[in-house]
Amino acid sequence: MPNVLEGNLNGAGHKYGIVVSRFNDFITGRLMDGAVDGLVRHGVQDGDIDVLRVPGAFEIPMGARKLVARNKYDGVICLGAVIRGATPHFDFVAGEASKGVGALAMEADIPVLFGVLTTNTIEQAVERAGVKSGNKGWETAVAAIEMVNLYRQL
Ligand SMILES: Nc1c(NC[C@H](O)[C@H](O)[C@H](O)CO)[nH]c(=O)[nH]c1=O
Ligand SMILES: CC(=O)[C@@H](O)COP(=O)(O)O
Repeated sequence: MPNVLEGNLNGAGHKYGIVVSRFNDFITGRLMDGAVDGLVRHGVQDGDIDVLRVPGAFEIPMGARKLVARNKYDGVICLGAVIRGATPHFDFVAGEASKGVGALAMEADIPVLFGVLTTNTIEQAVERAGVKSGNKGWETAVAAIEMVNLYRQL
């Protein structure tokens, strides 16, 4: 039998930092509500969750890096919504957000999770913020709990 290492979904005693961008707040606010709900439903205390607001998705990696540097959290959750417009701007903002969070995640000793929507339309974003296709904030929060518990075994 192989030794399988897998994190469970019990968040009791965990501390989380959430960085959430304000741009497209009507979406990111729902992602944040979903993330907090996902954490609390899995045993995380409200008071063990700190939220850092940044202007846009481009600033998410900067905020997340500062949260990691506080050495206070078991995991950091990044939430944002980049919605395609008429120009190539989308590619740069979404690209830097994912590259920045990815690079940080590889360096940090704690899990850093990516809950940034990158959608072609507002409708796609709405659907992923609690309407039709679940809530990506909630999903990212639950994935964070699993990863924290996995890291504890490694
Ligand atoms: N267009 C979107 C942005 N743009 C703003 C940038 O993220 C950034 O705040 C600005 O360029 C200053 O550095 N941000 C989003 O989160 N979502 C977008 O759709
Ligand atoms: C994702 C974006 O940056 C977007 O909101 C910008 O829209 P546009 O390309 O129409 O300026």
